[in-house]
Amino acid sequence: MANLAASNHVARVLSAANQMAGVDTEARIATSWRRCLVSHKLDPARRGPPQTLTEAEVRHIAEPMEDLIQVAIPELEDLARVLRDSGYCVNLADPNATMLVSRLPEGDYARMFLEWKIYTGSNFAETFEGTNGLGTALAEQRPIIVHGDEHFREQWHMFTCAVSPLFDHAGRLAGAVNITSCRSDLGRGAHELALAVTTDATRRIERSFFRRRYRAAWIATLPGDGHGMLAYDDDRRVVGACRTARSVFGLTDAMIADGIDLTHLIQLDDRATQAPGESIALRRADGTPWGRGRVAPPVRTRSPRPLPRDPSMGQFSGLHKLAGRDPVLMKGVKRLMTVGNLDLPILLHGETGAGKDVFARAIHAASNRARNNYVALNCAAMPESLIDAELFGYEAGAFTGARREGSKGLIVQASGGTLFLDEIGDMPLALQTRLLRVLENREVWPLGALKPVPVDIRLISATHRDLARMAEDGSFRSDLYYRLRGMEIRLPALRERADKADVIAQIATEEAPACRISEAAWARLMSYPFPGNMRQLRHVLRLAGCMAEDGEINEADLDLPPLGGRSVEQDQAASERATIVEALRAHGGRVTDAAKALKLSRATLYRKIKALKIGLEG
Ligand SMILES: Nc1ncnc2c1ncn2[C@@H]1O[C@H](COP(=O)(O)OP(=O)(O)OP(=O)(O)O)[C@@H](O)[C@H]1O
Repeated sequence: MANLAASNHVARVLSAANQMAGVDTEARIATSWRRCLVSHKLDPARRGPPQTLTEAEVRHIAEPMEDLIQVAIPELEDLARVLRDSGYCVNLADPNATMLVSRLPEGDYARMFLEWKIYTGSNFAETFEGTNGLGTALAEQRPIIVHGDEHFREQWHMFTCAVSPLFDHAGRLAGAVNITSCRSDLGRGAHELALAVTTDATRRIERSFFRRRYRAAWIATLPGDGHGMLAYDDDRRVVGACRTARSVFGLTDAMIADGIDLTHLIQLDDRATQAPGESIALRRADGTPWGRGRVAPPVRTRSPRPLPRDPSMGQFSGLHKLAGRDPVLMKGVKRLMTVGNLDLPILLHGETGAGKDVFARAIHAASNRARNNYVALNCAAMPESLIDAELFGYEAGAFTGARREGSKGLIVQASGGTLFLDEIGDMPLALQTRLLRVLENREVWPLGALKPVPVDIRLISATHRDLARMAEDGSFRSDLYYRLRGMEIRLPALRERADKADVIAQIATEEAPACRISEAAWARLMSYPFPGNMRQLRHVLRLAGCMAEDGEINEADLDLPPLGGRSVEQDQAASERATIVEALRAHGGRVTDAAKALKLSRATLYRKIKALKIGLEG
């Protein structure tokens, strides 16, 4: 094998792989090391970043997994919250170990993950990266911890990963939930605890996904830890079974496709149908008692009142659906309809989670560009250098680390279609200038290119910031601001929506289809201000649907953090203030470094420091 530096680690890997005595590496790690050497022909001393896909490539992989990702996101966010103080990043990956969703911890830890490319788009397949949490858990299809020097490649020794594979409604491997920490002071015990929490979250994702997939069927939850689920129709023919149920009953796809009779697997008395959701005694097919289970009915009722039909809706029906009965949104959609297919740039304004991305997609779908690409970039989620390369593209060999074949960039990919720039207020000033030039000249200069590439894009941008004020105080280019807002549409916060009840009923139908909502829980949902808007509502109802014991969501099932009597705006400002103070403290008061860590421009951070009355020492 070429290029084997004579490090201790390399010697250990070779010894373990050759099964030499005195090597204390756990057998399962040694097995994986052997696989890496013998089957994958990898070099443990090789250094270099993981393979990273472009945003368009990630989207291509993620699209067919959209339903699963939607179910997983609230759980990932919860997991990230629970593990935040331990500096873990949380990822959802596809079955080939490409990270599709990432939640980074705050401050310096986040920088480590960005630096080492442990984020969305990176691939950690064992066949390329060697033994590592994600790749090895997927290769072996079981939960695993890969701690420090158990990694095959020496360069990953500062990390520990705990990973739980994820299985879909038909028991197939659908991906994995990964958590990675770079804290050397955390022992194996702490990581084991974190793995248990991760595995629990993964099982909850699987259960919610199963319920969502079979929402039109009866669902029986088997005795035990609640992981076994069977879906069946009104004639008691099995239509679906999760991985656990398949293994308990030895069910195959063919048996399910043939509609095997439920009575061949379990016996249900009439009480199950008469009192759905209640804990009931289940019997095995031969009549012997088994334990307590549950049966949830199909979702057929309680659809929200239908929207009034408007014969002129046509291509705009998606937007009308989103607007519901809210007068502010209905007016916005009406204005959009009057401009029809004009390629007017649109600026969406709304709080986090209010549905800006969803709305932008609906505008694209209603436009005559709908057959072409919809390309989205979140400017707040990436460091400046990455936005630059992602957006404007680069020629082959334009900079160190660039892909050999160069990159077209998102603007060129969106040509003929729509480019959605989320959190445009966080776009660094230098990039604002480049974007303005693209909009004015309708051409883009990829980094290192000798000539420009003509482009034809419709731009939709979105922000939760006060761009007008930023344009006034110089933290956002005013000429760009006026170019972006061909039409400005405000998306009201959920608490401001006149049709809040309809929205809650609709999302409850989607997220907790098998549940009723008690009166007290309904009153609480109606009065809660939801600072995280639609995203938070979805999250709360999804969780409540899993927690509900008897098919009814009660107040206690609602995870609604108290807001301390302050207004939502005050609450958001307080949390933003705390984040900035912490970043400044972590960087010894250096604004440039803190701005970098917070992924804000320096000017934006100074503006916030002033607005939030944060004192700068020294
Ligand atoms: N009108 C709607 N009805 C139902 N669900 C919605 C609606 N709008 C948004 N959502 C849901 O809310 C979540 C957040 O939506 P989206 O990403 O569009 O918000 P956003 O305003 O772009 O958030 P951020 O600014 O934080 O990126 C998604 O899960 C989406 O499915």
